[in-house]
Amino acid sequence: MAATSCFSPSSTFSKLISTPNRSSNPTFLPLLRRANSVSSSFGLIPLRLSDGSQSSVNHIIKNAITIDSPITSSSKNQNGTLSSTKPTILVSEKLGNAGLELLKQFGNVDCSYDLSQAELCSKISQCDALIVRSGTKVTREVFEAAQGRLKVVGRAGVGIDNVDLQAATEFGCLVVNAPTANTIAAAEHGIALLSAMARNIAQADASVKAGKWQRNKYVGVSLVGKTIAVMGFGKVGSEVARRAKGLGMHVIAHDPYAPADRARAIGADLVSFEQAIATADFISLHMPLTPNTSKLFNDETFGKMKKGVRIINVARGGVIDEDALVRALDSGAVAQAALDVFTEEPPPKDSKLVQHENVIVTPHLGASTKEAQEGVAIEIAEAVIGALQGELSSTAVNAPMVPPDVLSELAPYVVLAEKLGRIAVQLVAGSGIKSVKVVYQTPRAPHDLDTRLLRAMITKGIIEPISNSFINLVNADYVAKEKGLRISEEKLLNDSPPESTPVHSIQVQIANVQSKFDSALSEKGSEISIEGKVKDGIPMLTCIGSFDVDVSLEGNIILCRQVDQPGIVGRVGTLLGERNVNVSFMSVGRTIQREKAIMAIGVDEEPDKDTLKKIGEVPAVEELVFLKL
Ligand SMILES: NC(=O)c1ccc[n+]([C@@H]2O[C@H](COP(=O)([O-])OP(=O)(O)OC[C@H]3O[C@@H](n4cnc5c(N)ncnc54)[C@H](O)[C@@H]3O)[C@@H](O)[C@H]2O)c1
Ligand SMILES: O=C(O)[C@H](O)COP(=O)(O)O
Repeated sequence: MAATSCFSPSSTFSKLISTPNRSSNPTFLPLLRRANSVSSSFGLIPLRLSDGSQSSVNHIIKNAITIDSPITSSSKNQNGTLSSTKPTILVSEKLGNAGLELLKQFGNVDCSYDLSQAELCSKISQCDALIVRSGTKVTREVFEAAQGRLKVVGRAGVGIDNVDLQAATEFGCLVVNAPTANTIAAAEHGIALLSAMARNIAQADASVKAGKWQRNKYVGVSLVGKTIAVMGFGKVGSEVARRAKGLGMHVIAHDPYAPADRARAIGADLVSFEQAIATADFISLHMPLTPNTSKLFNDETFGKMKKGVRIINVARGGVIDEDALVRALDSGAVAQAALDVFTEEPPPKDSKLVQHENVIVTPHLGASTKEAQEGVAIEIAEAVIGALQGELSSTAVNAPMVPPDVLSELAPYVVLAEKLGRIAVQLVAGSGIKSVKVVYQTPRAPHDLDTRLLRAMITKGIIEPISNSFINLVNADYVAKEKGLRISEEKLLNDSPPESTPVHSIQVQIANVQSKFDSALSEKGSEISIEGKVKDGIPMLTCIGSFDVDVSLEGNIILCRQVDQPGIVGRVGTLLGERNVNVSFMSVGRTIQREKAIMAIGVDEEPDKDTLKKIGEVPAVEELVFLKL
């Protein structure tokens, strides 16, 4: 659907309450999990459930958003014993043993290396998670082939340029990486290449092995006192800078986003791009491959460099225009290059760049130390397992980060938010929903209340009952936009003490629609308006239109508006009882005594249409609606 199109719930009752078939498509709530402090941030905050039991925040939030089945579920097999359905994790490139062991304890691990794209696409619909390194191209085609089952892609390393993040987001698939464990390995490889290039180690080694003794040919250049420009002063770049300082080099760095104090602490000068390339004797590349950095090093930029500059690349091949580099090497503008990464990997056998006598190469070995590979494997295994369990890794690259403390305090409101969304959409009759306004009453200053999670849950509640989309924190905003649904938020200051609760109430308003339950319209009559609160840890519906109610949001609810008079509760209860529909609670809210009242009836079973019709025919009942929560 185009972004400008209108979001149209079906007018039919049954369609409004139906949920898409997601049996092969269980979603998860990505929650934040700090590396190395796995669940320590969770599980400590007990919440009272409506049945009086207690649960952890983690449990509550996961249940609040899990759609059909948890990813690890139990079911009875033919002989009646319980069997566990473990998630399937496809590992498509070599991963360290420690990580594999962790994965095997949690799921079924399929290590299938060197898959063709077609093989990957055919396997992926059987997999809940995919773990890759830089060699697997996780394209849109892969997400399409997954048919909604793939919930997380784990990149066992830093660069995620081989994963189509846009497609992942559209399909609600979380992408996590392992950004820290190979930093030192990559930096050490950069320094190894720098030294090897400066002293012609690779060429001299080949020459000796070929039976030659060419001491005059392989005279090198010294590093001490030379200027090295570190392009991209992130994790690897700053470690390279630190090591280059140790070699007695003058270190300058260019990075539009790096804080100057980090550079200062290492003794590097942050300079402009032009200054860096114009003054450096060595240029070491450490930026990610993005549309902005693609072929950043080209004929023009090589032309601005100091003649005879030496280039090291352990970042991504695509940041260099490789044909331009060959020209620069041929002309002597660039004296030497040391490359670990290539635009195409492996590069073509006849690559002029690889074969160039002034170029030394390694086959993308930057991260390949035993230590780094074990570290990366553990880092990614933990992130993927966490994601499959409903947590969001702190290394998620396509989902907003919600800090653990924010998560803890918002946990009960997550349930409330989704249910309010579900109720609001079921109150709409016929025409399309274009805009939803959410009003949070909060004792906090607006910037102190992070509502992204709540907004995502309201969106989920609104969209899921009436479409095939499934929503999670990863794709909520994207799907809403795609469906032409505008969600605006307002935070109103409430005078309850700030420490008591982060959110006093949440109101969901849907404007410019007709309601199938007129009493849900606000006093002005222009919008459907419902409000909820969390009371003692339990999500409650507290207001419908202009009626105050106090309804626990569980099971299914029949809402009736009637003329307030004795006997109605009994009559409706009898009708339900006769049809074996169990009532879990009843609550009546009225405006003025003996005038209009709203009765909310919690029911365990879904009453059939005839039962609802009979309730509607009870004298004094003016309108009713059945809501599935
Ligand atoms: N060869 C290997 O095996 C290997 C191993 C690890 C990392 N890498 C690659 O090294 C690169 C850096 O990794 P990292 O872990 O340091 O990532 P990082 O995110 O910590 O650092 C990247 C830095 O590049 C900066 N940057 C972005 N655009 C820039 C631009 N136009 N000009 C200058 N700087 C820019 C960012 O601000 C950031 O500080 C990535 O491309 C990664 O994929 C390669
Ligand atoms: O981005 C990275 O982490 C490195 O390029 C390592 O890639 P690899 O996992 O394929 O060795």
